[in-house]
Amino acid sequence: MSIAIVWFRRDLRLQDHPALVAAATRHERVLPVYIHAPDEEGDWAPGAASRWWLHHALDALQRDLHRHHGELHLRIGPSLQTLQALIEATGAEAVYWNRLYEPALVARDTQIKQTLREQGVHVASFDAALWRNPWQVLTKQDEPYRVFTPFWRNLRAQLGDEPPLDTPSPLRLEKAKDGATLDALDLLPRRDWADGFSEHWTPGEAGAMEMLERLADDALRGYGELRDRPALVGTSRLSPHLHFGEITPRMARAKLRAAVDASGEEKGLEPYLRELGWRDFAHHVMYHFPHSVDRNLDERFDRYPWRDDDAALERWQQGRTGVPLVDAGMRELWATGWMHNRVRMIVASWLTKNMGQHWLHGARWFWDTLVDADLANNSLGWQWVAGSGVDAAPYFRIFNPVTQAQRFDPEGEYIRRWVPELRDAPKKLLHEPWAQDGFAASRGYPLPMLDIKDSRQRALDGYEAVRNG
Ligand SMILES: Cc1cc2nc3c(=O)[nH]c(=O)nc-3n(C[C@H](O)[C@H](O)[C@H](O)COP(=O)(O)OP(=O)(O)OC[C@H]3O[C@@H](n4cnc5c(N)ncnc54)[C@H](O)[C@@H]3O)c2cc1C
Repeated sequence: MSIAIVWFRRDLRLQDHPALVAAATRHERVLPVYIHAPDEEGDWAPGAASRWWLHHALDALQRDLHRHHGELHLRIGPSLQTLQALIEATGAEAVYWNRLYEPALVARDTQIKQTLREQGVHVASFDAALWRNPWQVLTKQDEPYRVFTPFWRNLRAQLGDEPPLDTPSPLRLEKAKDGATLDALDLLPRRDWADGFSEHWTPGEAGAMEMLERLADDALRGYGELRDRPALVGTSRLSPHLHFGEITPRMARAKLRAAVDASGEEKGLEPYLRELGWRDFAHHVMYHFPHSVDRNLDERFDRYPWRDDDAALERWQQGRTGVPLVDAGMRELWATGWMHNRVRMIVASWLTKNMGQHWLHGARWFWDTLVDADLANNSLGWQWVAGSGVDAAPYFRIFNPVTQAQRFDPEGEYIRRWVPELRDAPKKLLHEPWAQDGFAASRGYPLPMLDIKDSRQRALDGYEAVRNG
């Protein structure tokens, strides 16, 4: 009997899963395997919020496979030796997986592929996480892109209407002995910090499809206009589902296309696809410039006079900077494992520019606390805001958290939600509680840790060091 192993990684779904389709089509039985080997992710092993998500996503996939009379065989690493042991134990003749693009994982997978092939095992890897592999979108000179707009133009022109793949049917699943339990992976945090996450999220493919339905039915129409308003559910909130591969860009596009065709309202679709394009772009940058995950892409920033100050960093992490929009964002992150994109830019700008701290301090905190922590998107986001990355915001464009709040949270709903000390503050003080002597203190809210204007000027002075060498 011919058996193929499907090595699940961050593709925790059954639909649009090319490795699963190949295994089910070419072999009599499929053994679904997940190997827990966080050390193989180098310096970027999943953080605490990601591990919370992973636990529940594996549980959901397990339940989905039970419906097909099988199970997800869990093992604790290392990956190569685990696959070899499973091949030996089951007589599997092939191993299939979908590609990942993080530098440490590309190196690992290349080595595993080569070793298994040398041992006579059939190995194949497939594309599903992105719209296109990073090497399939290049300039006319066959170079990687450094600027989003031409990258997107090229990628957009390549996108056809490829339908997602169906779950193979029938799916004949093989079982193996000596698997680990989900609890043995020890993914859940010991303290109760993440307990509230399940009010906001349902990890797994069904949860992803629910979010997508919501977007298709309702949110997409307003996406172009409302996506910058943090108080509203104006974006898809699909980022953790996309990160863990519970849904693919192809699945999202097909569903949204159908909804748009049915309603006759195109609005929202193109802006949404363009955001997904940023995700492909981030992976493109990480793949072609792998050092960008922990070093300034623009090396001139190695000269920037970053300031280390642990106490200040802690105030930022805890949402006690005294700047309402920054604190609201940091508290949303702590409570839900997610933060709105506009607010991510503002808190990142406050940390790197006003506070003058290295973007990696922020990237590390996000890495541990975001349920959608994604090495490509996170590194690109932080370097973009810091000004040290590809296609970065010009350095002198420093977000002013007060004017941003007035523009994007004009009624202060977002601030009132996440900063209870200011819940009943009059509107004119909500964005600047320091404007009236004694007001902030009377509410138990701190004064701003920095003067906005002075700290902006210091950031600009630091930039002179970058420019002049
Ligand atoms: C400092 C900083 C750090 C960030 N860290 C992460 C991270 O670790 N993981 C992450 O997924 N996103 C990150 N982002 C990008 C963005 O904030 C989130 O993808 C977005 O807020 C997720 O919400 P959504 O799914 O509702 O987005 P939507 O607006 O609905 O967008 C749809 C999808 O497009 C992708 N996307 C949107 N914006 C971007 C972007 N700027 N870069 C790359 N992909 C994007 C995401 O996969 C998202 O789910 C970061 C941005 C900044 C400024």
